[in-house]
Amino acid sequence: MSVIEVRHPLVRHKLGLMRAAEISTKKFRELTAEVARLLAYEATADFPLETVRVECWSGPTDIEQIKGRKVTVVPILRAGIGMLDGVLDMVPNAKISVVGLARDHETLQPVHYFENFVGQLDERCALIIDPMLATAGSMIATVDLLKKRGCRDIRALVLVAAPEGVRALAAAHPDVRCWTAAIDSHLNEQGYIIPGLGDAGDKIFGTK
Ligand SMILES: O=P(O)(O)OC[C@H]1O[C@H](OP(=O)(O)OP(=O)(O)O)[C@H](O)[C@@H]1O
Ligand SMILES: O=c1cc[nH]c(=O)[nH]1
Ligand SMILES: [Mg+2]
Repeated sequence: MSVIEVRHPLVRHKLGLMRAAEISTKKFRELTAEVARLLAYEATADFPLETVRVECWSGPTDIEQIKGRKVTVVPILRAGIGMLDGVLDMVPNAKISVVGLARDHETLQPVHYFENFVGQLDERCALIIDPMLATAGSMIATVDLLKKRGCRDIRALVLVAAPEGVRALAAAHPDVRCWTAAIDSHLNEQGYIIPGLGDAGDKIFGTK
């Protein structure tokens, strides 16, 4: 299964709060960061550990630490920025790469307008962040860009996914795992997820 719906009660509760029609920008931003933090926790659960010996207060002691893991967090502009602080709380040493994509409202195809990747992508785990996986066009385009630069360990974190997007991402990139707080019902004719969250970028940036 390449899309993993996180069933943790905290995730389900917080995502439920985000669905309120009259939610304030402040509350939506706070909950976006909180759910992002929990998704990052889940998505990093298989990071390998190594044992090292340190000088503890009581003498030499073996401790575990994450083994040589280079991470880049990849927010998809704009809305992905809303998840960035939450994910960085969990992986504070990660480098940040940025991809700018905006969906054309008529065709629903992603239009590429910016990219800035950190180096050594072939050695890094990439955590792509974007609140919404609708048709998955934006996510697939971002994975394409990362793979072209040699990145092999690519993971995605989204708040809400549509079944259409889940299928499209699995077909295009079966090796990419995606953690989501919810797989919703369907896309409407305008390509919005139902019930969804509405326009996540507008809600995070206050541009409704
Ligand atoms: O799965 P898809 O069909 O590609 O749709 C999802 C994309 O649409 C939204 O961004 P949008 O294009 O609205 O840009 P914004 O973040 O600047 O608002 C969302 O944040 C995703 O990036
Ligand atoms: O439901 C959706 C689909 C795409 N982008 C959003 O912000 N919301
Ligand atoms: Mg938007």
